[in-house]
Amino acid sequence: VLFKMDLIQTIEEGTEVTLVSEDSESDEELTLVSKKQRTEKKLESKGFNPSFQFEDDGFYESKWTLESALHDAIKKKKMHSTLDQKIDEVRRNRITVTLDIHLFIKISHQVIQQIPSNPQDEEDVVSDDDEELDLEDVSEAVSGNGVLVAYKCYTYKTKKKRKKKRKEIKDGSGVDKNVSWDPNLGFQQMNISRPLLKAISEINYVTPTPIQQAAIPIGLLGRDICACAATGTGKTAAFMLPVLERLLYRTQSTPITRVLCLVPTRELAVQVYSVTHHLAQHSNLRICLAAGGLDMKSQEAALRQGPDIVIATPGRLIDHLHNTPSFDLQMVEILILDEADRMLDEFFEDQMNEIIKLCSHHRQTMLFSATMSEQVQELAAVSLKNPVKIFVNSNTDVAPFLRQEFIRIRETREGDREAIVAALCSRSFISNVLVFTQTKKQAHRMHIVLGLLGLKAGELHGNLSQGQRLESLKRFKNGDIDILVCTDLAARGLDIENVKTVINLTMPNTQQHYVHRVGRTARAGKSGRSVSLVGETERKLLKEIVKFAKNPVKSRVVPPDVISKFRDKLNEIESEVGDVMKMEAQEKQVIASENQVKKAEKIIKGEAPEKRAWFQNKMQREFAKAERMLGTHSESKKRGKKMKNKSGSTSTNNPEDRVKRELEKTQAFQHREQKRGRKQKRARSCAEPVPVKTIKIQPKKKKSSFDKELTRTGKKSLGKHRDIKRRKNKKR
Ligand SMILES: Nc1ncnc2c1ncn2[C@@H]1O[C@H](COP(=O)(O)OP(=O)(O)OP(=O)(O)O)[C@@H](O)[C@H]1O
Repeated sequence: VLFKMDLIQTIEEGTEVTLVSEDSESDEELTLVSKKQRTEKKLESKGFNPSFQFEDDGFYESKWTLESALHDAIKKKKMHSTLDQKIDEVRRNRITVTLDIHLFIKISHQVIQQIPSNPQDEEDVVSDDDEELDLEDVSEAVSGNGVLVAYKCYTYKTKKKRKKKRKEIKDGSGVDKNVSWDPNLGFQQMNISRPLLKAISEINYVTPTPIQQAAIPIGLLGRDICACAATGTGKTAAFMLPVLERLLYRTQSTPITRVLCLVPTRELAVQVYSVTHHLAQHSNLRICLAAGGLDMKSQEAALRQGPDIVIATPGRLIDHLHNTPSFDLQMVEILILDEADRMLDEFFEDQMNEIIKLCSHHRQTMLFSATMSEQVQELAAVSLKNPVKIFVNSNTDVAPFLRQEFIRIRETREGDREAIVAALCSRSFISNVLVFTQTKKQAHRMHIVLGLLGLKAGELHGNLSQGQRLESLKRFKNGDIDILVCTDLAARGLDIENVKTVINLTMPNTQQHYVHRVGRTARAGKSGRSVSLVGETERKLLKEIVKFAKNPVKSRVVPPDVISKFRDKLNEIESEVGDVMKMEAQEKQVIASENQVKKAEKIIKGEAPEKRAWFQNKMQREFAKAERMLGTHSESKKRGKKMKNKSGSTSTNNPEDRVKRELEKTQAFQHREQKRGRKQKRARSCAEPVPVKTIKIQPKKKKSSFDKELTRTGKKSLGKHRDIKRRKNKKR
C-alpha cells in the first residue's frame, strides 16, 4: 500500500510511531520518527554533563551528593507509586489500539515558509520606522493557501539600531553602567590565587563574563556592591570568586563563619553550593549548605563546626540560629544576597530583618540580581557603605540570544491555552522544555495531562516535598523528563543546562518575573527560545516587554485546526485526569493515616516531636502572611469573597475557569503591588508623623540604622535617608 501511495517506508511494521515536528519552526509539517530514532536523538542531545557529580567535601559524615540528599529527604517516606506510574497505569487501562502502519498513511502536505533562524535575515513585515505595531497587525496576516503564515517579526526599532544594540550586548558595553571595566580582562590578570585558577579552568571558564570582569576586582577590594546583569551571565562566580580569594588568607586559628550567602529557594541554594564547592575544590575552605527541606541534623553538625561559608535559605537559617547551639552570625564579614530584589521584597522582609540584625555591623555586603529594582538600588545607595553600582545590563534586559515569541489568545478563546501548550509540547518543542504556570494546582494538572498524552513530563512547585522537588530537577537535568511544568519557584537562578524552550501558559506577574522565567534558557551565551501565551488582559505587560526588547520579538500562530484537535484530545482524557487525581487522593489518605499512626506511636513512646523556637509566634506568622498576601486582614476576607463572586464558583473544572483562576492570581498580585506603591507614595506625600514617645524594652542586640535600613525598602524610609543625604551635601 505504501508503495502504491508512492510513500517510502521509513519504519518497520508495528513500530510505535510518535508524531514530532521536524523542527520548531514548522507548525504544520509533521515527520514520522520511530521511537528508536527518537531515543537515539535524545541520547545524542543529552545536554546535561553525565559526569557531573556533587563532590564530597568530607564535611558531612556521609558523602554529600544530590543523590544522598535525595535519599535523606525521602528515606523515611515509604515510596508509594509515583504520579508517573499512576499516569502510566491509567494509560495502560485504555483500550489498547494496535497501530496499523498501513492505516497510518496520512501525512500533512502543508509546508509553511521556514523562518530563517537569524532574525536579521527576516523580511520584516513592518515599516522600518519606529511606528508602534500591535499584535493583531501581524497575526492576521495569513498566506494565500490559508496555511500558517510565515513568522513575521515586528519591532519598534529600525534594523540599524538593533545591530548597534546587539554589538553593545556582545562586548558588554551595555547601557547604564556606572563602573567601567576592561572587556579584555582575563582571570589570570585578576590577582586570583592558583587553587582558584585551577578550579576555574577545570570547570571550563575560559574568559570571564562582563559581570565577572566588573565585579571580581571590586569584590576583592572588599567594597560593597550592587550589581545587575542579565540572567545566565555568571553572577554566581562573580560574587563567589572574590569571596573565596579573600578567605584563602584568613587566619585559620578557630573555625568561624565569615561568609553568609542568602538565596530565595532551596534548589538555588543547592546550585550555588555546588558551584562554590567546585570553585573551592583545591582549597581547604569549608562550605555548608543550610537549605530547607534537607536533613536538619547533618546541617546542625556542620554548622557547629564553624564553616567558612554558609549558603542558606532564610527560613532554615533562622531555624538554626534559634535552635542550633553555638551557631551565630556575629563573625560574618561578608553578606551576599543573590536575587537581591527578591530577597528584599515583602515576602522575605521579616526574615531578612531577623537575620541582618544578627550579623556584625562591619561587613561587606553584595547585592546581585538580573532585575535590580529601583527600590533596592536606592536603598543600597543609602544603606550600603559607598556601594559600587555595576549595571552590565539594564533592569529589563533578557538574555542576549533569546528568541521571544508570543501567541495571541483572543478573549473568547482563553480555554484554548492548555490545548495550545499541549500542541507545542507534542509537535514543536519535544524536549528540554520548561512550562511555567501561575498556580501549583495548574502545574500539577498540566503534568498529568501531558503525561496522559504520552509525553515525559514532570512538575516542580512548593506543594511537592523537598525530595520530590530535587528528584524532578534531577530527572529533568538528566533527560528522563522532557517537559518540566513549574511555578515561579523555578523562575529564579536555576541553571539547567540546555533548556531550549520556556513556555508561559499565562504571562507572569511583572516584567521582572518574565525576565527571570525566560532567563532559564539562552544562558551562558547560548541561544534559546521563549513562547508566551498573551490574552487581552496581559497586553500591557507584552507592550512593556516589546518596548524594551533589544531583539525583534515574534508572533507565533498555531493553526486553528491543530488547536481544536488538541482540545478534543484533552476532552477525551479529562476523565482519565480525574482517575489519576482520585488515585492520588486515595493514596494521600493512606499516607495521612500512616503518619497519624506514627505520631501516636511516638507520643506513646514519649518521643513527642521536638519543639523548635522561631522569631515569630504562630499568630504573628499568620498575621504577617495574611497582611503580605492580600493587604490588611479584613481586606483579605473581602477580596476572597469578591474573587469567588466574580468568577462564579471557582471550583468549576473547565478550561476557561482554570485559566481564569490563573489570571486572577496574577491580577491579585498586581493589585497588591499597586496598593503597596500607593501606600508608600501616600507616606511620602504627607508630613512625617510626629513620633509618639513609647517606652520600649530594649532588645538584646541593638540594631544599627545601617542594618535596619538595609531591609526596609519602603519609600518612606528611603525618603528620610535621601533628605539626610541632601542636608549633608548642602552643608558641604
Ligand atoms: N566565565 C564563564 N565562562 C563560561 N561559562 C560560565 C562563566 N561563568 C559562568 N558560566 C556558566 O554560565 C551559566 C550561568 O551562570 P550563573 O548561574 O552564575 O548565571 P546567573 O547570572 O547567576 O543567572 P541567573 O540570573 O539566572 O541567576 C552556568 O552554567 C555557568 O557554569
